[in-house]
Amino acid sequence: MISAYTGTQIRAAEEPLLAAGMGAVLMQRASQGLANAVIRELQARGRKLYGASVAVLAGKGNNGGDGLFAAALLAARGVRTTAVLTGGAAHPEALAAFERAGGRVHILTDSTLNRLTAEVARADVVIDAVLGTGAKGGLRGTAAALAGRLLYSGLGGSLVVACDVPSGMDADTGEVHAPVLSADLTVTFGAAKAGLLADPGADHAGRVHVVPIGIEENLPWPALRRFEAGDLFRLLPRPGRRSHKYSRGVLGVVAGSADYPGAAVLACRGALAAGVGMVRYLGPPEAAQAVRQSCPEVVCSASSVADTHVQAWLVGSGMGPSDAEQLQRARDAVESGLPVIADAGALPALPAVLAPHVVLTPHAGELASLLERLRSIPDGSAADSRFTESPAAESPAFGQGADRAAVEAHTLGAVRYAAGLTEATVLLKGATTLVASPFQDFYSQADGVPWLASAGSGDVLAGIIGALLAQLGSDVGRFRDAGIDPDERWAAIAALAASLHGLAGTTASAGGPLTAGRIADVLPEVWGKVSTLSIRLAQERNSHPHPLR
Ligand SMILES: NC(=O)C1=CN([C@@H]2O[C@H](COP(=O)(O)OP(=O)(O)OC[C@H]3O[C@@H](n4cnc5c(N)ncnc54)[C@H](O)[C@@H]3O)[C@@H](O)[C@H]2O)[C@@H](O)CC1
Ligand SMILES: [K+]
Repeated sequence: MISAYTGTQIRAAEEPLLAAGMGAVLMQRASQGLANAVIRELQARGRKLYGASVAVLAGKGNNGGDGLFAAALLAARGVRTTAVLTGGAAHPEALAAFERAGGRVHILTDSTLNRLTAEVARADVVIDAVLGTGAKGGLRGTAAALAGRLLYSGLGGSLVVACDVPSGMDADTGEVHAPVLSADLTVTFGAAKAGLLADPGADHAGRVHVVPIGIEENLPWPALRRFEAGDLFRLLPRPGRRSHKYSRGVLGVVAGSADYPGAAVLACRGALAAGVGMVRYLGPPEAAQAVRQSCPEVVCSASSVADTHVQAWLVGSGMGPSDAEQLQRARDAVESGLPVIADAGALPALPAVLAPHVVLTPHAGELASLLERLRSIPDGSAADSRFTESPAAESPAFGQGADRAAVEAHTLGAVRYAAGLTEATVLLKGATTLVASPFQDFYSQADGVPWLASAGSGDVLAGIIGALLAQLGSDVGRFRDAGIDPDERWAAIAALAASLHGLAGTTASAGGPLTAGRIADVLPEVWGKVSTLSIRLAQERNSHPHPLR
């Protein structure tokens, strides 16, 4: 599991060490880690250090200090190093170390902008150390002009390494203030920053490498976590020797309509592929017919929710506002008190205030509509004061009404806000999938590929979530043993499903296009591989303990 923290949390964790006079030590650890990462990148490209060139863009704060100290270490190894001071001044000790090591220093001004842009664009590696966790807003003035020109010129193949965070990305929220140099690699200090694992920040972060600097013991509960293969192995269900189809979990599916029978089929296929013992489908004859044809394993009927015995419900995929009977079933499923995954057409039809065992799965547009709907409800009925006092609630992006663009620009805040208002678990689909529990836990999964953005992909995800809710919803001990608060297991289940969906999509794509049905086709194989891979990783980790986790 990867844990990520807001920049604010990281700074608070550094405080006691700074108070103890260890600021310089922390900076040495950070800059050594950054220099090592640059050396590894050059070596991986078959470059000798001697003669390679590195340009560091250094701001006047500690982030620039880290960049200059790292460049000094690189200069001492024979790398040609150039520093461009973007704020006119620089961390004094770091600048002195850099000059002592033989680095060349330039001050960025309007008159040096053209020349320095060309020089930076020629470097093998550009270290972006203008702004870090202490930044307010984005690059300004000539620093913004330099970044804008470098982006325009395409950087001529230079490798961009962000120091701690890409400058202009908010470490707390992942919001991005353009222009931001998109990094190939972000070397981040102490722990991953939440903004690096959420869009749009993740768009600019590239690979993220964490350098421990000794603050780990002071870190609070993470702002965000990400499951890895070992977590999937530990948390995914496995049937026991005496299991039978009912004990393995039965999922009720209320999805599809006469207009969209395919959504019902894909949701059922996703659920079947994710190990559920049985699927019971309720819906109109056109959709039931399509389900029967594609999935003979599914038991179809037109009965009511009350008369259908299941452990969890999936509602909403492929349903529209005119599907009155299906929407009533969706509301009945929520009323039943069983775990529910509510997708697409069900989202506008459910009560404003729900419960953590209801998992809402909007995409950005649907989340914007949901927030708009909740905002229009008279004060007090939808909003819990604990959440309306959160920074997200005060954010201008949501105060004046949310649209899709506002959600996409503030994903962490939007998901957290929606979970707070609805008291449900909210999963926002996207390149990075975010899941917020209405309490504290927050997950970010990015296991997929862009080809997953295809029609029906979300229906399969709904099926996978439903299958895991049916299998794991009552297994409180499994989550407690894994250090997950059982009351927040719904978010963990949704994140596990998002991870499986992403991994299956990556396999189904194999570098090329995919169709949604293929995600379900390859899922059992991916599930099997996760198990074997995890065993191997655990064995490797025991023989070579990993320094970063
Ligand atoms: N606090 C610590 O103990 C450690 C901090 N480290 C580094 O220090 C960074 C944080 O350093 P700082 O707090 O000095 O802050 P930053 O280096 O992020 O930048 C803030 C500096 O830039 C100015 N500034 C803020 N917003 C600006 C903007 N939009 N445009 C131009 N200038 C702006 C501020 O006045 C300040 O001088 C971290 O990201 C990390 O790289 C590491 O060295 C590890 C230890
Ligand atoms: K930076």
